[in-house]
Amino acid sequence: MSERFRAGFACFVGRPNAGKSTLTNAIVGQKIAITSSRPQTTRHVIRAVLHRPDAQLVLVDTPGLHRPRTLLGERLNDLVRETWSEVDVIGLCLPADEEIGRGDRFIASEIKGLRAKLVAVVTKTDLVSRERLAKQLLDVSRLGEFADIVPVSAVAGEQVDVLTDVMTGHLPESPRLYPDDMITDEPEAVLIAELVREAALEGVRDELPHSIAVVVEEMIREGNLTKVYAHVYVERQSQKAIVIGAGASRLRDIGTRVRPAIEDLLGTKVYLDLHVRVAKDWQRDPRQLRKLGF
Ligand SMILES: Nc1nc2c(ncn2[C@@H]2O[C@H](COP(=O)(O)OP(=O)(O)OP(=O)(O)O)[C@@H](O)[C@H]2O)c(=O)[nH]1
Repeated sequence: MSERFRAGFACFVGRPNAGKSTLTNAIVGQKIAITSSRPQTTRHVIRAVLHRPDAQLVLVDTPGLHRPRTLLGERLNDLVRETWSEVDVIGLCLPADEEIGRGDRFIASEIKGLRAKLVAVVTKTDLVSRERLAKQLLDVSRLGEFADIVPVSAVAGEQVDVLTDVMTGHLPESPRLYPDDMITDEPEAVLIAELVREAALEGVRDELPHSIAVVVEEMIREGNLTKVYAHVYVERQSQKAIVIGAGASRLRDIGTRVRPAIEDLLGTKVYLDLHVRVAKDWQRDPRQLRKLGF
């Protein structure tokens, strides 16, 4: 085995719900990317860094590629393609418990011919029998030219170490890219905005699938307390009423649910001030999009 240090970038791709965020978290052993049982919650590029004695693996989390219906959709797709062209390894995630479908074939053809090494990752292996898994591995091998195919269960913690060995093995020899103690280079404000957005979407996803954006306007540290002022943007007055709830009950619940996670992240007590505002058609307005960080 080579004694040389390796370092580089990798990302996971795959259709919505393929298990990309959960896998990222299992690899770095900490909740960084936002996971949910619903598609397309990951919007920002969030890097997580895995530090090993022999390698440094920088994971870049991308949103899913989808048919662009709005300006936001187009920007997201550009962002995804830009990321793909910059990484050393791409892990194509294919859930073990679902047939390979059109969406998978589309993504497999999109990542073909890039500079990156392609690794097929068969996720959620805890959900299927060994026979089913064997068949899935065979089907996956027919999907494209992969440097490796690795079955893994992020939830059961099976084969996660094998996957990281395989991925770091494909990185170029390089000195460390980031300091040893860094796990993510996202500003805390973006992570907090994602956490608030996730909490705000809870229970109303069907009504407001892509209509909520969150911006952290201000964070003030006062000793062991951080005051966080955030705006929750919706597109219409009617949506504002939904998010706030009767007698502001929903808004209070959002705060109660998300505060512990923010306290964990910052390591201080948190006072959270949430303000719901209407930004009409923010998904279609370039100025609003820029303001909201897209
Ligand atoms: N049983 C099982 N469930 C898993 C595993 N990995 C992920 N899941 C579940 O699958 C769902 C989707 O996982 P995510 O990690 O959010 O999927 P994603 O690909 O990041 O989804 P998007 O952000 O929508 O693209 C969640 O409910 C996870 O709990 C696994 O190894 N085993």
